[in-house]
Amino acid sequence: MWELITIPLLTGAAALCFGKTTFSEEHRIVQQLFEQYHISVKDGKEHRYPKLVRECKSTKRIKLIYHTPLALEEKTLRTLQQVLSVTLNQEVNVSFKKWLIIEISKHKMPSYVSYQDVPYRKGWMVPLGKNHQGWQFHHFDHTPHTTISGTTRFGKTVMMKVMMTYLIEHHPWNAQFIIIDLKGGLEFDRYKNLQQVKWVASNPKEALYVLEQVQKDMKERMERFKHQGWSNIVDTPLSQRLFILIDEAAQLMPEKFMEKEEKKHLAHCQSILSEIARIGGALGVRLVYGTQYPTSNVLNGSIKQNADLKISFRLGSDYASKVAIDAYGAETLPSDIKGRALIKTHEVKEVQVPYLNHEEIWKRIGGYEIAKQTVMPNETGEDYVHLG
Ligand SMILES: Nc1ncnc2c1ncn2[C@@H]1O[C@H](COP(=O)(O)OP(=O)(O)OP(=O)(O)O)[C@@H](O)[C@H]1O
Repeated sequence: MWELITIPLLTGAAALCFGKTTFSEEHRIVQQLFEQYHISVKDGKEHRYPKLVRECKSTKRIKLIYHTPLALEEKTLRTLQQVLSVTLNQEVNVSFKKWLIIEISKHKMPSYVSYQDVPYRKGWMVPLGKNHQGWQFHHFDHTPHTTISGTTRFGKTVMMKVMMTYLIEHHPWNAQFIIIDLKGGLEFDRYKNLQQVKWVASNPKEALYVLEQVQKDMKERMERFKHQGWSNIVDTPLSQRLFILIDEAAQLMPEKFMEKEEKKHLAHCQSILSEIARIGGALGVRLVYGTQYPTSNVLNGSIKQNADLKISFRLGSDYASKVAIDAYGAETLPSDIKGRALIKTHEVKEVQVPYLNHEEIWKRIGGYEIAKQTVMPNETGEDYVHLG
């Protein structure tokens, strides 16, 4: 039995109805699932199931539209989507907007896509992945901040490297990066030699130092914006953007067992990150905030509210999925396919993220490696290279 939310007014239903007498095999399977999963309302002794009012078929997909006496809860929709995808072995999308809409794509979701096949896009775009609708891109000037969640080994770091490689390939003189790699600094160590990379912080102390520099520079930039009468970098002649990639944001969370000083340190990092999330976007700073542990602490209010793109690879529970992307579904992503993700903006889409290995990355961007002196921050921060 589904849970009740609202009773939609089904005015105009007649206008959508077709006098169909023969139904597709897909509709027959959907009906069986309604019965099997008790997607019905009891009316006396009778069970009332969603009723098919329209069926549209094309060479690419089948769209089934049902009239339901009551709205369906998101969890019910996700279950239906998952079971139908497995039963039909096709890509299925289930949504509810006054009508229950089931779209079945005739194309299968790719289980692997290569970075080499990613098409070119102009502007501050990065590829997120491919599905039956084609390549899905993200525009960092439209939506400056993003979160990436996912259980270990499903593709968060690869996705960050895909973003970085694409940005460097397409904006070699204007993309700048600060990498906060708190997984021992191993993943991004070589990146510190790239001319576009200002800093690779590999521990919380370095992270705080570099975030303080960003905060200082944001203040200066704010004054300049006020002076020029600018409100957003996208409307200015400034062509550089600063990307702050954080690989394992949970490492920046203060914990009970920590020393007082360490807790203070991390709380300061958190407050700067919140400030960047709130005001950095307009000033040209873009946050990519990755974590294995999407809890309400790690994805705190201002990070989540200001990250209008939320990405999630497979997660362990529906609760974690809800925290990560404000929707269920990441818990039902296939456990045997790496790089499969849900991307959430105003709607949720499933994609296969392009894969890019180490050799390919350095073949593409290795030419930007320069000999840099590794300097440890001093007290005054004078060794820091300022933002453009
Ligand atoms: N898009 C992809 N397509 C195919 N395989 C992938 C993809 N992304 C990741 N993989 C495979 O999964 C492995 C783990 O990926 P990655 O290092 O990105 O995981 P992670 O989520 O960052 O893990 P952790 O949180 O433990 O660091 C990669 O080494 C690669 O073999």
